[in-house]
Amino acid sequence: MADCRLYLCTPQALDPAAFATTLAEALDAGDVACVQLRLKDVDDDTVRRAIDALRPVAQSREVAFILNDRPDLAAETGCDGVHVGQSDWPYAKARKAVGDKAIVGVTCHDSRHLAMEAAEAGADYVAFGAFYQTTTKPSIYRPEPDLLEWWSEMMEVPCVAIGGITADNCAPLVRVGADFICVVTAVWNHPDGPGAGVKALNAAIEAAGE
Ligand SMILES: Cc1ncc(COP(=O)(O)OP(=O)(O)O)c(N)n1
Ligand SMILES: Cc1nc(C(=O)O)sc1CCOP(=O)(O)O
Ligand SMILES: [Mg+2]
Repeated sequence: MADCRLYLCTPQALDPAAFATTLAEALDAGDVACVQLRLKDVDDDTVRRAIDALRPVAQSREVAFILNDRPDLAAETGCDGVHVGQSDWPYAKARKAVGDKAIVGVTCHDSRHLAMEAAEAGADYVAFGAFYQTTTKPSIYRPEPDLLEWWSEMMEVPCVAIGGITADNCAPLVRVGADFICVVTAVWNHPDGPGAGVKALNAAIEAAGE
C-alpha cells in the first residue's frame, strides 16, 4: 500500500440519516484515513445532529472523524479533531479547546511560511490547496506539486493535498509526497457511487506509489 491515504470531506449540506448510509458505503469500499464533517451556513444544532449520526459510522470503522471550523463543538461532541483555516480560530485557541490528544489540522493554501508556523506551533497536519480547479470551494491559491515535495523532504508533520483532486489527476501529488489526498466531488459525485469513488482513488494512489 502507498504511504499516501485518502481523506474525505463531506458535502457542505446533507441529510444526516441518509448520508450516514452513504458514508458507510464509502468507508466500506476501501481505505479511508479520516472523514471531515464540513457543513456551511448551518446552526449549531444542525452540526450536532450531523455529528451524532456520522461520527459513529466513522469511528466504529477506525476512521478518524474531524469537524471543520468548530473546535468548541468538536470537543463537546467527541470528534477526533478539528480542521481550522486561516480565517477560523487560530491554532493555539483551537488546540486549547480540543486538548493535546485531538487532531488539529490547519489550512496553509500555497504558503511555506503558514505551514512552517502551523507545524512549529504543533499542528498534526498542514493542508495545501487548491491544487486543481474546483467549484466546491473556489480558491485564489494554486500551489504546485513541488510544494509537497519540499515539505515532505523538510518536515515530519504530514501534509494534505486538497482541491479538485480526482483519481485521474492525483498521481503527481502522491509521487512527490502528499501524505493525504482530500476530496469531496471525486467521491460523493462519482457516477457509480461513493464506493466506486473510494475504490478508484485507492487504486490511483496505489498505482502512483509503485
Ligand atoms: C483538509 C482541508 N484542507 C483545507 C480546508 C479548507 O479550510 P478553510 O480554508 O477554513 O475553508 P472551509 O473549508 O472552512 O470553507 C479544509 N476544510 N480541509
Ligand atoms: C474544502 C476545500 N478547501 C480547499 C482549499 O484549497 O483549501 S479546496 C476545498 C474543496 C475540495 O473539494 P473538491 O474535492 O470537490 O475539489
Ligand atoms: Mg474553515
